[in-house]
Amino acid sequence: MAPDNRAAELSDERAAEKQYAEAMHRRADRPQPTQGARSTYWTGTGQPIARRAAFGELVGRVALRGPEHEHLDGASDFYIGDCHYNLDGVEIFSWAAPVACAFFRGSTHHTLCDDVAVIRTFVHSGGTLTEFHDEALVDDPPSRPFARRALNIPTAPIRPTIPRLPTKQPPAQQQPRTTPQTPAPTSAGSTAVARANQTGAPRASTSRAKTPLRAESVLQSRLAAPRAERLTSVLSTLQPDQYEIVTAPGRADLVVEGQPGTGKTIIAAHRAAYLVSPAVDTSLRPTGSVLLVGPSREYSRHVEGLISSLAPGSSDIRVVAVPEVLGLLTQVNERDLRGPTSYTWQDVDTELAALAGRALAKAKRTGRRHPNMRSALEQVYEILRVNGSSAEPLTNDAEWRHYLRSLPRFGEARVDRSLQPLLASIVTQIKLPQQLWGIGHVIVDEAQDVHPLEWEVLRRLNSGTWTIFGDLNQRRSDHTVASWQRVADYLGIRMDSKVPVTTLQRGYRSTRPIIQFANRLLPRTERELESLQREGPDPVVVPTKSLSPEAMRQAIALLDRHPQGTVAIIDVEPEKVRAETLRLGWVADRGDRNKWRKGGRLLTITNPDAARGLEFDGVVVVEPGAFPPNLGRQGQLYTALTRANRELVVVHNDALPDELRVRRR
Ligand SMILES: Nc1ncnc2c1ncn2[C@@H]1O[C@H](COP(=O)(O)OP(=O)(O)OP(=O)(O)O)[C@@H](O)[C@H]1O
Repeated sequence: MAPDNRAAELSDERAAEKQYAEAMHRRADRPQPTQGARSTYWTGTGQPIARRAAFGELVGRVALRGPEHEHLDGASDFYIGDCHYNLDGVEIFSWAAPVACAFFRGSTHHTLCDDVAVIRTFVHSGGTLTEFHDEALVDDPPSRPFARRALNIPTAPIRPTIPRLPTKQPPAQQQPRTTPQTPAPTSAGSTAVARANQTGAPRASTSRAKTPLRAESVLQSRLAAPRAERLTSVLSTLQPDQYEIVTAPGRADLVVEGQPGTGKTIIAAHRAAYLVSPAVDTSLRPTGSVLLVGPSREYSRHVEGLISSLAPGSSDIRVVAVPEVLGLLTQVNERDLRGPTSYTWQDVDTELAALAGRALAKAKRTGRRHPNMRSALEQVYEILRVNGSSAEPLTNDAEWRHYLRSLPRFGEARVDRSLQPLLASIVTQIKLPQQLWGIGHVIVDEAQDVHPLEWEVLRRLNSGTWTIFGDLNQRRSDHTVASWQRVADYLGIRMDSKVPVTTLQRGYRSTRPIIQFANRLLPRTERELESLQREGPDPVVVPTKSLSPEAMRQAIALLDRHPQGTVAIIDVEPEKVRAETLRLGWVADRGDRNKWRKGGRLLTITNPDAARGLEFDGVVVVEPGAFPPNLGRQGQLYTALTRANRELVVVHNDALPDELRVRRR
């Protein structure tokens, strides 16, 4: 396309977006009786809160081979945006509407998919539409696939050189025609995501064969760009395989695994927003609210902005960390808890829930009335602690009798971190707090770190279906579950023979050299991961006698090299580095000792636990030999090394783990 025409088209697209955004703002200011919150579960007040309209950002545009009458009233193109709007006769469809599969591709099918000639992907920077990228799906795309809207300046007809996108997989069976506002049926091609069908029956287990990438050049430049502090929407570059998982029916269960940086969190967040979108047919939405469960408050902060940009103002979606769920139930503040998450496997074993059930039955027989939940919880816990009574013990198993005898009194137990799953499990059996009523779908991210008894607690909260995301190689405790089959068993996920597990195979985050370095910690058979960022500096290993000063020196050098990006130091004992940081004049954020600032720069100093699910352009990992292994594997260290997007530095004084002992500088 001639540069003049391109500039004119870009300004036309910007004008369209401005008009759309203004319309969305006007819509937000109007009372919208039909768009009110569907539930009042999490408004806290019991009153519905008004749903705010979307921000009005355009994701992309689709040009058909010619005019289309059934859905587009004779137009030959349409936009994909936050939500539906008709812009001077050109349709903008929500990214969550069935027709959006014509833009995102994959194997789902809408009747308009057959007529797509060109797909346009928009690039935004700092909230402004800065670029677009066209891809043709046909060999002879129209000379001007997209009609000019605002300005009608005639341009000389020229043959555009639009890169050709590989055609998407044809559906295995042709699906019936659908309208843009009704859900598109999914197809079961050989590369389809393993998902349960719409009646809830799962398909066989499968690994995802690699589907072609779309908007690859936009994707690549986005991945190489500095990381923001929090996750942002990737709708414009969402890939066909990701789109399929995002849009899988909400009344079916899904398990998705993938190595670090394969987009699990991104898919989880987009899926949560999809499942509450009004553009999705109610028969495909869960019958209740959606809970997105992550591992930590840091994770919640990492994804919350993304959720509110994709599902603005929705009261049907909530992001919580597992410890927050437990705290909601036990009414204990996380800050007041002491000790590790578990001392023995019994602390987090589901048998405790069964024993608690028996203790509760016994408590009910006493007929005692309780003024509040805390008093009821104390009674059940104390019955459990003394194993019922000698005449009627809760268990005769020697191991469990011994365990119950070792439990502390209720006052101490309340603030013991390892006993929170047990106390929370008791509460779920007595009565769920109102804030946790009506959940119809739970999405669990970093699921490899959820303990069996925590699964049991989550199971009692959820009256509907599940989407589970995780990476068993990143397990950090011997007491978590070692297979997805076990997780499915705990949750009662229906299956024919095996759990349907979808495996993601593309690495979006770390460069190939970083992934190759970290993957040395894995068994050879599990090292297969295609890094989309193929080039990047090799990880640097620095032996040193003064760990904290060296870690800071390396972190400052990384900040120099990534002035727009993010840098973190990950240390099993971060207090020592924090002391050094303080000595160098850095200041911690109020209430968050992970964030340190000096001269307008931000440095994250954190332990491996709080780093889960996060990412940074540069990462310094301190003393890898000090990271505790679990069951002979290096889950915590593996997670820490793979937080790096562009550069990884390892500083150490003690011996390195054997697998990492090479390439010193
Ligand atoms: N389609 C996409 N377009 C642009 N960026 C993407 C896309 N998919 C994933 N990413 C980016 O890749 C990075 C890694 O994704 P994400 O955090 O979801 O991976 P993950 O599998 O959850 O990793 P981990 O298990 O290590 O926490 C993020 O910065 C995310 O924005």
